[in-house]
Amino acid sequence: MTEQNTILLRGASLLGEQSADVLVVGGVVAEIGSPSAEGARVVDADGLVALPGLVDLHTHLREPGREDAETVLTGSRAAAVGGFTAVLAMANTSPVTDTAEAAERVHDLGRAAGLVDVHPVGAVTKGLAGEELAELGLMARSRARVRVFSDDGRCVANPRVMRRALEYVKAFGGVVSQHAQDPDLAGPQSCCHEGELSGRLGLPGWPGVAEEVIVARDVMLARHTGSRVHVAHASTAGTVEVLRWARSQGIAVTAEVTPHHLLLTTDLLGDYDPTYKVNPPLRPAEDVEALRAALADGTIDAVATDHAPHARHDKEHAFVDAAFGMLGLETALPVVASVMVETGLMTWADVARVMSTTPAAIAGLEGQGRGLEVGAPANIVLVDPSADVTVDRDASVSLSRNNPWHGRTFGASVRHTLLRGRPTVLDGSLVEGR
Ligand SMILES: NC(=O)N[C@@H](CC(=O)O)C(=O)O
Repeated sequence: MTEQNTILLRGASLLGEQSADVLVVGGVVAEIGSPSAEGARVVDADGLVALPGLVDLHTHLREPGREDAETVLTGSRAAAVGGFTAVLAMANTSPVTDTAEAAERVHDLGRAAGLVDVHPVGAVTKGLAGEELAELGLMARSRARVRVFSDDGRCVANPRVMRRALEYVKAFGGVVSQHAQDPDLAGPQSCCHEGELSGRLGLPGWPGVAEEVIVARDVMLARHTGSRVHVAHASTAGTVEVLRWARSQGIAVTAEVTPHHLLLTTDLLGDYDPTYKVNPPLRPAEDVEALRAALADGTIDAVATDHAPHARHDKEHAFVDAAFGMLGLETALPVVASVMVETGLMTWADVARVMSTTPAAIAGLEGQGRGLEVGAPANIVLVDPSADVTVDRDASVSLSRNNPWHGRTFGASVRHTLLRGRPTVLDGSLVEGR
């Protein structure tokens, strides 16, 4: 054994429970317990919680097309710093990821960056136009092995197109991730939650029901087709009710919630700060409560960041004109720890489920989500559960600065990230180069 390919994580608390040493040899978890450290590089993990590397079902990496906002490399850096070992890169790039070649390009850029597994999401429809199905089968069979399809940023509004997409992806175990938002109920000018505050601020709002009617329609289409639908960024209590019913019927629906919808509320819009402009919009406290409860009881399966970097010249505008979206990769774990763990709603084992194991299963990623099992690829994150860290948007490794958490203090932080046994982050800092 050489120090190069042998690492001993000493004294980590596995899933926040018993402490043990984890020996990683050649990128694989070789032994858990009290293995010999001989010849190994030792990482002191005393007081740290070990989780399987995080998996993000919903990331915008902006390459190709908007490399001024993020690239596959800079987004991969943000992911690694956030404790992720795999991300799914949304298709709303320019050009759109709607062909096998486009998917392979993103996949290859991810490989070249080498900090996190980058899995391209394929568009459901050509050019995200909502009309003609994209090359779903070719993307699935490509080197990129696409399994998740989404027109995210836009809803697949036409029920006939959605039905066909669900039927198509069933053949290869794929899933359609739907940006649930009825385009007629949520008009083109809508830019925040429709309610008393939007009226007072004079901002065109969109109602929660615009999301809920699509979720309701799609669970019926999933039942009809026997295929799998995934609800991207669930944001309302009504969506949770529909999901609960669908589960009780055994329908194959899964759902994600973002860290920002678990903590931030529509009240933040009082100053018209476009940092808080996001799609779906921040909702009232009642929705936030319902989303937390649904994540805790398993009605919502996963946390996904919807990391949506934007260049200053797209974001720093009057509220109605600014781009939708906020950063999320670097701060997801601290936010979830503060909202769900520090409140007693969830354990660290639950965090591993909703941020790693279940998202890996939804996306069909075999080597992810089980980094603490002997014989599995050592995709592992080590978290300091009693940190005291204040977010500074200028310290971000992302290219963008639209960070809604700037100035907030969190009690947990990512210390080390291992991708197949190779440290990508040590003591909170990136380790680049293989
Ligand atoms: N979530 C966001 O607010 N923005 C997303 C796409 C979208 O509009 O959903 C983006 O690509 O910027």
